Order: sequence, then C-alpha cells, then structure tokens
Amino acid sequence: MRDSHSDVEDAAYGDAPEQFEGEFPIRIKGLTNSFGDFNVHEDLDLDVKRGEILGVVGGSGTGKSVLMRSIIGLQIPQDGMIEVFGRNITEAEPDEVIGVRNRWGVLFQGGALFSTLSVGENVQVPLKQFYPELSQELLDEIARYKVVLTGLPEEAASKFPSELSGGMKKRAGLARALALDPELLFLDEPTAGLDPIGGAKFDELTRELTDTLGLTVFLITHDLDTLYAICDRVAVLADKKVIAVGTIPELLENDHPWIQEYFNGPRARAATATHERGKALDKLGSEKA
Ligand SMILES: Nc1ncnc2c1ncn2[C@@H]1O[C@H](COP(=O)(O)OP(=O)(O)OP(=O)(O)O)[C@@H](O)[C@H]1O
Repeated sequence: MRDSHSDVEDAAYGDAPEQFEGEFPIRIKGLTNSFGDFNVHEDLDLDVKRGEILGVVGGSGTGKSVLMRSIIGLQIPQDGMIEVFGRNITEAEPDEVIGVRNRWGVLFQGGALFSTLSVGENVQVPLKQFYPELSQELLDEIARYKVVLTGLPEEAASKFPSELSGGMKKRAGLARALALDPELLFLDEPTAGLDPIGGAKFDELTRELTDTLGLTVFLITHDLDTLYAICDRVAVLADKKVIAVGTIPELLENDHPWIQEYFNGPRARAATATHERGKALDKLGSEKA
C-alpha cells in the first residue's frame, strides 16, 4: 500500500497497487521519434532513478516535450523501447497500459485546466476516469485534500481557472496531476511565466512533495534557478540524443559546447550565486536557531 495515501483515499481506492521498488521507474533505450522525414530523436537512451527530480534541458525544439509525450504514450515512437515501472509500454496493448497510466501525473505547459470546470472538478476528472464508482462526496473530499496539499486555500476548489493568478493555476494543475496519488510526476516547464518569487515557491513545493510523497519527477525546464535549487540530476538533450546526464558539477566537466554555454553562461553564473547565497542564509538561520 502506498504510504502517501490519506485515510480518505485509502477508503476510496481500496487496495492500491504495490509501489515500484526497482531502481529505474523509467528506462529508455534506442528511442527514435520522427515527424515525416525529420527525426527529433535518434537512438536516444535515458534512465530515470527512483526518487529523483530529473531536470530535462536542451535548446528550443530539441524534443523535450516529444520525449515526455512518448513516455506517457501520446507519441508513438518509430523505434526503441520505453519501460515504465518495468513494463515495456511501446509494445503493450492499450488495455495493459491503463494500469501504468494511473500511476503517473502530468502538469502540461500552461496548466491545461478545463476552463469551464472549477478547480475541484478539474481534480476530479482523472478520479472519475479511473474510479467511476466513487461517490460525489468522496470525490469532493479528495479534491479538497489535493488542493490544500499544493498550498492553495480550500476555497480555491470552488473557483474557476479564470479567477486564479498564474501561480495558483500552476498549483491547481499540480493538484490535478496528483489526483491519482501517482508515483511518477511529469512537469513541463512548471515555472514558465511565474515571477522569480512565485517560481522559487513552486520549486520548494515540488521538492517538498517529492520527498514527502516519495515521487519520481521528470521535469522539463529552461529555468536555471529550478535546476540549481531542486534537481538531483540533469539530462541534456542535443544532437537528437541525451548527450549527458548527471549532477550540475558533473555536467560542468563536460566540454560539449551547448553544455558549456548553458551552464557557464552569465545566467548560470547568476543562478549559482543565488543558490550559494540561499545556502549561506539557510546555514546562518540554522546556526542561530
Ligand atoms: N505534432 C507534431 N508534428 C510535427 N512536428 C512536431 C510535432 N510535435 C513536435 N514537433 C517538432 O518536434 C521538434 C521537437 O519539439 P518539442 O516540442 O519536443 O521541443 P522542445 O524541446 O520541447 O522545445 P521548447 O523548449 O521550445 O518547448 C520540433 O521541431 C517540433 O516542431
């Protein structure tokens, strides 16, 4: 039984599947994705470790979103193997993948909330899809729980997306992504469009939820602050492949020109300085306490 369930959810879901215990919830080997004659990915390999936040970076159009879409089954690859929770989803029948699909949550770019539904109703969409037998009372209760979990006030559940700020919309999208109590979370540019303070708060929330709920996170971002603040490792997409994956200090050793430009450019230096300053302030705070 997953230990991140609330009592309400335990009552609702009954016997939840065992949590994945292997080392790599996502394994990709030899992946090729094409649109017509254009190959976005060629022979791409990537392993995502259980419990990590993996940042995924790369220039615009290098195929970060296409990669995420192929892992969640929205893009059929031309070649290669994608294993999720030890199951080869590229060869599985759609019915077989359902048991995997309810074990991940996705926050698409921009939140992708249904504008005609309240936040609570948005959260209930995946619940109704996978657990149609749940009573409305239970659905409401789970939705409220998820809304509060993402740091929104409980009243936000009855609000419509148009009544929320950008940061609140992201949190609402996250609440929906967490609706099924997933083990895997996909975040596509979660801090895009947020001011630096809102972005930093969202980063903190992501780290906190990852640790408390035991999530594994695949996080596409252009935000260097996010990489420095919360990512355990970073995968770099270029030349149609993952050209490197590792911690930021490990990547700094890599002399690929894009990596050097990205991690040693002026913006990266500013992000490092912010990160170091934050660590120093944290240390000062804990010494005073
Ligand atoms: N449905 C599609 N049909 C045709 N080409 C597509 C389709 N989806 C993506 N592409 C192409 O695949 C390439 C990779 O797109 P993708 O959205 O994955 O890039 P990205 O790395 O996420 O970019 P960005 O950082 O700008 O969001 C681009 O050249 C894009 O035009």
